[in-house]
Amino acid sequence: MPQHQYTITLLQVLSHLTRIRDLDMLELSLSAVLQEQLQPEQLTYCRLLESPTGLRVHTMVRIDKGDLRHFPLEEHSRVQAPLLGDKNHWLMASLEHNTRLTRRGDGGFQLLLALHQDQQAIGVFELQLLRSPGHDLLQVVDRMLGLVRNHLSLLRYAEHDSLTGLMNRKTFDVRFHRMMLMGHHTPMTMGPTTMQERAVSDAYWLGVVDIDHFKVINDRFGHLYGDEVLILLAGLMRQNFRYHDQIFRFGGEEFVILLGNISAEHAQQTFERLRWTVEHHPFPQVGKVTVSIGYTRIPVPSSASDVIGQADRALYYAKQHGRNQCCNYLQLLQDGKLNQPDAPRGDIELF
Ligand SMILES: Nc1nc2c(ncn2[C@@H]2O[C@H](COP(=O)(O)OP(=O)(O)OP(=O)(O)O)[C@@H](O)[C@H]2O)c(=O)[nH]1
Repeated sequence: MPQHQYTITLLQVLSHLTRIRDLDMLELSLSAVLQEQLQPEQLTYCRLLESPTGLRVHTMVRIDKGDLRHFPLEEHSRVQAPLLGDKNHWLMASLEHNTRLTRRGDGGFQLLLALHQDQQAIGVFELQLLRSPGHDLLQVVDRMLGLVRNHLSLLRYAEHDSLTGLMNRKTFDVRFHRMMLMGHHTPMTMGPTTMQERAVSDAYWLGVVDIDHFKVINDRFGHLYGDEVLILLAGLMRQNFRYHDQIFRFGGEEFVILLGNISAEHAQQTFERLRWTVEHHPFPQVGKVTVSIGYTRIPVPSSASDVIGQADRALYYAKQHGRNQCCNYLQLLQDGKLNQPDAPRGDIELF
């Protein structure tokens, strides 16, 4: 293909990709673009995820002989992604070089392309090719990924809270909406093992975490120490939850968690573990900090405002009854500690 034709293709692709405002969608579209431009026999995209035990490798996209399968994180809450280690040395090698083309023993080629956000590798594409793509096309792909990297940094800035680095309210709306669209089971995007492993009783959960007497912390120690408490709490939450659970800061000292597919018992244990961890963590200067947590099951379909409203009612109950505790909205209803709400309206709004 002549050079100017590559340039036109590159501009067209970039104008499409930079319109995307969601990381999952961007990875999916990039996979489709690479498939179209390089025509590999097989393409795999792995996201690298930080977890308390180290970097994990989660396969997000696989295209096999033109057949595309997407594995969103939310769908994999019961299957632990493997740690980055010796088994994926090929992946580690690609992190050192942005683009790496090697010849396979059978005469074909393996192309590794690292995807970066804010100087940090967040994922790797692995393409199995019958023949070498050629220098010009490889350069175009390399430039495209360089520009996508800039776009990803802007995307990160727009999706996250600048103080804690957690996702912001706007991102919550997008994620919740997507969770509703996916429903509790999407056979198209799920492997058979995941379908079998999923227990019938499992569900998604939403928790609202609120620091107790935060105003007193600010008043006594100053806003800088208050901010420090927020940052440390965000770190404790990251350690407490699994890498596929989603943590948001809604502003102020209110945090919202979306827990993947687990039973009521596990949801209670998970939120209770966070409450305990915070209570026993020595916060520099401030000392002891506690949180109250209200949580509820997320029915599908449901509206974000209804579900948050339920978790908020459970949180309010926890605050009214001594703070430093976790309350399950449905349990409070069942025990007669909260009144049943009015019957739901017929229409469902997703935002
Ligand atoms: N340091 C700091 N403080 C904040 C931030 N956002 C909100 N706040 C403060 O958080 C405090 C929240 O106070 P309240 O809503 O009265 O709640 P509380 O004192 O935590 O009391 P309870 O929730 O009833 O236990 C206020 O003093 C806000 O000024 C922030 O980004 N940084």
